[in-house]
Amino acid sequence: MPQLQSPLLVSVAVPCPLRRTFDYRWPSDRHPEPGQRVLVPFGNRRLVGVVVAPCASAKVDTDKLKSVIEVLDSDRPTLSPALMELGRWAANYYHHPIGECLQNMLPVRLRSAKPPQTQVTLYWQASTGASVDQLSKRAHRQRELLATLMAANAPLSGDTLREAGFTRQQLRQLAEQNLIEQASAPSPAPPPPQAPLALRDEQRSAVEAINGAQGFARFLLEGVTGSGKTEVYLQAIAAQLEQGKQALVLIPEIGLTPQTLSRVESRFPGRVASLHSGMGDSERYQNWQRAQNGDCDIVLGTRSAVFVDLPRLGLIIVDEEHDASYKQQEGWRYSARDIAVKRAADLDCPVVLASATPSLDSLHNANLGRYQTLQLTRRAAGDSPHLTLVDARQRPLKEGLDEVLLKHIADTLAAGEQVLLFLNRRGYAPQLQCHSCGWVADCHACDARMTVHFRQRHLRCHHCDAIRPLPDHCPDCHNHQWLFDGPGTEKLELFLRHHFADTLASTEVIRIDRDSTSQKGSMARLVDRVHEGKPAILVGTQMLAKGHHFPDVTLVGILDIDAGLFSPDYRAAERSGQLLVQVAGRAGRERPGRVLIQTHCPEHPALLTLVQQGYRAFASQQLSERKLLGLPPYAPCALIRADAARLDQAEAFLSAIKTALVDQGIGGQCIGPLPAPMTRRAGRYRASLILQATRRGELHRQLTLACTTGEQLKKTGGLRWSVDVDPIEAS
Ligand SMILES: Nc1ncnc2c1ncn2[C@@H]1O[C@H](COP(=O)(O)OP(=O)(O)OP(=O)(O)O)[C@@H](O)[C@H]1O
Ligand SMILES: [Zn+2]
Repeated sequence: MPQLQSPLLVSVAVPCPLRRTFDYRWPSDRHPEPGQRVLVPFGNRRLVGVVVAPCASAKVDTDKLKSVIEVLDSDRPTLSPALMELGRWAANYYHHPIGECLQNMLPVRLRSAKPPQTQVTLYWQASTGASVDQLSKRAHRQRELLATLMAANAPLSGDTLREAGFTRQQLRQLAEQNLIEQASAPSPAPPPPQAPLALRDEQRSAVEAINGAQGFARFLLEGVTGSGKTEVYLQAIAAQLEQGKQALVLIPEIGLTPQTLSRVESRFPGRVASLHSGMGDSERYQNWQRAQNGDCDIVLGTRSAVFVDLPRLGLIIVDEEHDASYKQQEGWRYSARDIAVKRAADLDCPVVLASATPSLDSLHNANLGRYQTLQLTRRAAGDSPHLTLVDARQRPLKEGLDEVLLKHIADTLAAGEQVLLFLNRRGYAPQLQCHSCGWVADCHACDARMTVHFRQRHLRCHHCDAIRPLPDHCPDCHNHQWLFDGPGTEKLELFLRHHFADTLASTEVIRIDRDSTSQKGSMARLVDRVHEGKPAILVGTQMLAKGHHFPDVTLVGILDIDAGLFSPDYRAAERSGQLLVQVAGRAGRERPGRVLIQTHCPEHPALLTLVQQGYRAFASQQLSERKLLGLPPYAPCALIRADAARLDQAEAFLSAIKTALVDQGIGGQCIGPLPAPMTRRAGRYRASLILQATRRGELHRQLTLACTTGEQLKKTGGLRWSVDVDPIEAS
């Protein structure tokens, strides 16, 4: 290593809200490398930043520059050159401060300066030739410990021994006498891999197309629910692994797809590292390291796994690519799906976006010829379920259920099969109202009603999570009679238990929503109960909609799709359509199934198209409407959000940005400031500015100016602001 001429300077991306890097003096005689983590002084704090580049000259007098306190990566940089490039691109694309972007790309363990304390579990075994007789007769516990280790047929962990009542000191004493020694963890031999399925024609063409790709290629794997998309990508992955490459599989929130995880693991035993939000930071970090060291062949993970370093990456899969969980909804609002495509382009490898209900964005890209569509038009086993609308207008409803639907439920249960009822509203009832004076329980911090949670006897705001006890009388008129308007999954569950109690003693009612699955492992337990296959009614929210394969569900009832069709947000129709098709797709996966959609708008054109002609026709209709109105994906769009203690403070900030754009004559449209659909949330007032352009370049110019202006503007009322490029929701 050549001796450096001091002072050498580096520019560092520091996690702070400014869209720039900061220069520091370099403290070491080893060359700085981009991607290295460093501890730097920043104001009166010390922060972990990432070296972006050595810099030739500083913007200020070198003597005034502070020095990097410590170089945290001693051997190789945490972020590889490829990831640094991706981070830089993404910071520009999303107009987000690069320091925060790079920090987001690191595993949580590496975001602080403390060296990650990986808990190494020690394993012990008896040394060869050791004998209990070598110990004094009075050392009872030591003799027992040695005997235990000699009797075990594999090394035992310190934890196991401590649970058996032995102490650290006893272990140390035996080790000092060379009677026992440390051993490596016994690794269970992975089970034999499950054999691949014989592919159907459409599946084979899809696998061949992916495997035949030379370099960067984008595929949209569009297959109806249950058509075997997973099998297609499993076999495409197998081909990559044979060539010594690695694969990255992105999936929506893991709690929703335990089956995908186990399917990938059983096909490639011992070769998969998973990364998801249900894991602790330390486990995540270990798997992240396995991937970076090339010790695993497949990474299966949720959104942030798109940033995992995989030195031999040869294929990226984004499963359920339409899923909203790929877009981060706070801080840096990136889309993991879109970053996955960019990453594949950088690496010159294929990327597969898979879905039964592709997003309008991806369909648009396919229409433009950017994506090659691979279609699976038929289910792998059996036929797709039949969809029927149930016109609920002016019909007697029992807790929101039409008699027709109740009759079908009863018949299905009597046939020994399972029913899935979809209601995308958890809790007992969406509002609590006084029967006497009409008082309604509102959230004190949001423009929203409190939801009734009966079992916990409380009211909860689903927007800020505020909780209040369920009042026993009305605070205004002291009346005791309540109206619980509208259904929620909890009310539906209680009603069904009551309604079917006499007729079918063996029927189970299983509720799957965020409340019933809040404990670790509870989702898996509920899903296991479904798989027992007894007659059952599954009641749930969108958690039930995705990725599940319940062989005994033959009837799906959809209770609450109308709201999405009439939402003021133009994206809501797309989401409702996807949700409906996904939920419907849970019916009849192994035997004939049907889907009943209860609605008060049976003549709604979008709903009719969806039911009569399917998702593709529905999506084409939505795309034509968007084109006519000049909305995304035909015109790129971004939102600038601001929130403050008062609405006028948020609006004034956004107006100032708008003025700057208008003054500079920057093209594109700027709409607003508009109060957010839910203006007050968690005590803060929110507004936004919509930027729209005909071309990306134009939008970028708008955003660049908007951001420079925003950073310089004075902020009152604790104003916070953020940029959302390609937003998926208006609020
Ligand atoms: N070639 C095949 N032969 C037999 N069975 C198959 C084949 N391909 C897939 N299957 C089976 O069909 C079922 C549905 O497959 P899979 O879950 O992969 O579909 P999918 O398209 O991913 O569904 P969804 O979009 O609903 O999640 C699974 O039980 C799978 O084992
Ligand atoms: Zn609230």
